[in-house]
Amino acid sequence: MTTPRHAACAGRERGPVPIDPREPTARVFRDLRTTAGGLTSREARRRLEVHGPNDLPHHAVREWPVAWLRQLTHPLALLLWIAGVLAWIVGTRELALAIVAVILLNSALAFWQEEQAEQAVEALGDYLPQHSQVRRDGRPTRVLATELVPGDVLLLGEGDRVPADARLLSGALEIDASALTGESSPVERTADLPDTARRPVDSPVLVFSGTVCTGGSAEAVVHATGRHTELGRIAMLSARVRLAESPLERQVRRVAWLIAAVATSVAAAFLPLGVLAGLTWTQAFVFAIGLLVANVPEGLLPTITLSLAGGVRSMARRGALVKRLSAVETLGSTTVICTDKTGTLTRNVMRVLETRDGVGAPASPRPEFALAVARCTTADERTNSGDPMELALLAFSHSTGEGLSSERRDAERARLFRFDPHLKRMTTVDHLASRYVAHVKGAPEEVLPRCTSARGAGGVVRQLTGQERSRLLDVVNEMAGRGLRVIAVARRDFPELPADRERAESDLCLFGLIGLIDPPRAEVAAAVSACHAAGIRVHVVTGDNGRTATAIARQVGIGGDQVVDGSELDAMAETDLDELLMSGQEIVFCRAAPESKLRIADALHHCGQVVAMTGDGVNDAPALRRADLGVAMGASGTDVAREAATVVLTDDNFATIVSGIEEGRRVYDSVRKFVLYIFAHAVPEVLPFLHFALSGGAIPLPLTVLQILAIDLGTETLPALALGRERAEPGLMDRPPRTRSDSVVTRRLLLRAWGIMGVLSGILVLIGFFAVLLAAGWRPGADVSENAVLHHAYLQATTVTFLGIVFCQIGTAFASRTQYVGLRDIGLTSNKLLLAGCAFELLFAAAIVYLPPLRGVFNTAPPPGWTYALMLPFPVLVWGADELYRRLSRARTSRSRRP
Ligand SMILES: Nc1ncnc2c1ncn2[C@@H]1O[C@H](COP(=O)(O)OP(=O)(O)OP(=O)(O)O)[C@@H](O)[C@H]1O
Repeated sequence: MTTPRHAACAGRERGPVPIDPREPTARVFRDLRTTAGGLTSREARRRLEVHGPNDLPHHAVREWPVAWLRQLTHPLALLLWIAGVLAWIVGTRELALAIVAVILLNSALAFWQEEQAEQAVEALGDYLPQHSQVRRDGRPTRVLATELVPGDVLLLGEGDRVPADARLLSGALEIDASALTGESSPVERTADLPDTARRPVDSPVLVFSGTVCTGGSAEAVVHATGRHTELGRIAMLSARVRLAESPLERQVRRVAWLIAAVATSVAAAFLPLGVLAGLTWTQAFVFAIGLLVANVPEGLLPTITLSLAGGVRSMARRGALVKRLSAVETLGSTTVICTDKTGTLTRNVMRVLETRDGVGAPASPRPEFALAVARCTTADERTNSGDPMELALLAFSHSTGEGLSSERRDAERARLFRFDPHLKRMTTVDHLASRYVAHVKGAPEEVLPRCTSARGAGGVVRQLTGQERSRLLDVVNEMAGRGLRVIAVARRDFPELPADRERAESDLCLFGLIGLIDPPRAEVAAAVSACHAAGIRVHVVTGDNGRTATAIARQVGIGGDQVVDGSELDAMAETDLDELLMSGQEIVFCRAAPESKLRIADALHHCGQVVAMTGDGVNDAPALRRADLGVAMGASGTDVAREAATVVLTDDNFATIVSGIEEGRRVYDSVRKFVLYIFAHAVPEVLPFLHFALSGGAIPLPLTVLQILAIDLGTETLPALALGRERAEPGLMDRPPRTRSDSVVTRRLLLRAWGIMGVLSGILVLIGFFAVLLAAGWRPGADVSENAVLHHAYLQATTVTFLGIVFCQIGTAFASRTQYVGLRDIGLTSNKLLLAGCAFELLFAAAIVYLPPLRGVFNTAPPPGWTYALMLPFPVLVWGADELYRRLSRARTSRSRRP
């Protein structure tokens, strides 16, 4: 008879052989045709062919018609639709059709840009493949998680993401199954518990893909991979990076809306005003449509998304994988970095530099000391896996000729008390001959108080006196002061297995001290000084000794003005911590428990700082989530930390965070640049309409609505995109970070866009327009309609307005390239994309003016040759006016800063 459990699995597609993983292990092995020793590589390769790779489809294919439709019904597009409908109603059908064409084109461009952004973020997964530890050919081997097959024996440990559905064979795990079940508290999974659960997800012997292991270690046999896993079955996406809207995008969206609202109300208000001034209703409507179209910043939002995505791409190339678009921007506004020491500031390549005996005298280690080091570890030198410090200790023990194979070590081990970051020590108990031997290693502050005796010269054991203890502490301080990580090693023998950790770690005999060196990474000092120049403070938060940490911090240029011990931090009141963090000092938080990071992140956040916090362990996850920017170590970090973080460093390097900050600042600046550029055209586009309206039609319309569209959505698009790719201005990292309240659209930006470049461009193009009309003998009120003598001159005049704006916008583009320095400092031709964009802009304008079919559509006529002589200086004038303004305001700022 089939039990309910069987029914739960029966009938579900599980690849070629449907199996019930909750059967006794012998049956599971038989069904999966495997053993506790795992598969052979050949068999695994063959099964990979049959079952396919162990992954889920990256993302549900985006329904492109839906995505495009979203662009077509985007609120700003809706405004253009209204303009189109109005144009149709008042009988200007060509204009209406042109507006529709523009909406279609614009939405296609926006759709393409979003696709690009999506792809940039999607591609990140490829940079950071997940690996898993399995038993293949009887040996522990690291394989790509995508290459796992049913029958593989997985070795799971703390911090691992469970890569496939598996049945536990031995050991016990604490599992965070929230991704699968939504339950936030971790659950226990143990190989030999009776399985009475109704649902497979509640079974104590099963673990599922997508969940993470927050503690313990176990072996498990894989029974389902890829789409056949529970995760695949419920079609959930595991760690899909999301394209959430960033604060920057939100901000710009608000501004775009504000402008659109202003444009609409101005258009509505001018409608009666135009009629009062003597326009016909049709003319007034055309005018209103013009105002609307000129002011709706159509291309702005998709261009920002694309620019952020560009940032994501280039950060990935520099080793920082950003999981959310918004992180690009947050990185740029970072004010404080809280960094780990080992591996981030240092190379994490440890080496034993010196050893002391149990009374602190320099001595080469005795055999039992070297063996104790080899036993008290979980690292595996065969696969070179495990904690780099332990690997260094293993190498050291081998170098003394007293090494021990990992197999023998594991076979003789009776008990393991894992390294605990709170206790800062670990202990193993081995069954040797007829006794049990506990070996303890850890931070001297933790191990020494548990020692009652010590081994001195010649291996003589003696009681530890108070004097000897304080001498030992002096030795530890002296070693730590040289930047060494100091580890104390001790032992105790028991006639039977000690009952608990407390007993195993009491009444110990100190073997000695080991000093390990882990030199700072070469590039960190420069990165730290870049941070200082950029107004960013760096605190170190480490579990290590204060002196060691301060020595390393100082070696790389971090102030280390104050050292705060973990217990001091715990005792500190909130307000004192806030005060300390805001004192402008750089602090070394030493002997810190993982929770301390959360507290520090919280306090900094409370003080209005933008915090980037690094972390690698399971316990770091809450702090990584809480910080504005959680930064996980890709190479050495646990899967849990990587999940929780927003940025993953592929090389674990502190310098990469600084590169990320630089890139974030560049992207933010670029966004400002094209916002400035796009805003600047509004004035020269609106001014001609105002002349027309306020003169009651005595001045003919200097620019047609179609010509506005040709500028906004034709000539201007490529230069705007090119500005989004502008390189960083010199001095980018010499500025203080921007504050949280800083807006992308500032008063200064509006002054430059509208007040300086906009007004000047408006005046210049109107000069051009009137010059052509007046030269042809036009006087206010003269007839310029289709059959009038002056009609051709009128067409030429509007063409000059159109071309004038194009010329002025080239000046604006070059002016927008810099905010803090002159154009000379970055070089006129350094943005090749912009040069190409401007060339396109001119060609497109020339096509509109000289190609007969386009001339008909856009109502243009080739202007007299002398008008080019008039317009040629426009770009230089516009750029020059802005450059002059910036130079003056720079001079004013530096004068006001001078004491
Ligand atoms: N595997 C281990 N076995 C025993 N003791 C250890 C082990 N790893 C670290 N320790 C001790 O615990 C202390 C804290 O280590 P931990 O790994 O928690 O620090 P951390 O915060 O990761 O340090 P860092 O900032 O340098 O990366 C170390 O200084 C060392 O004395």
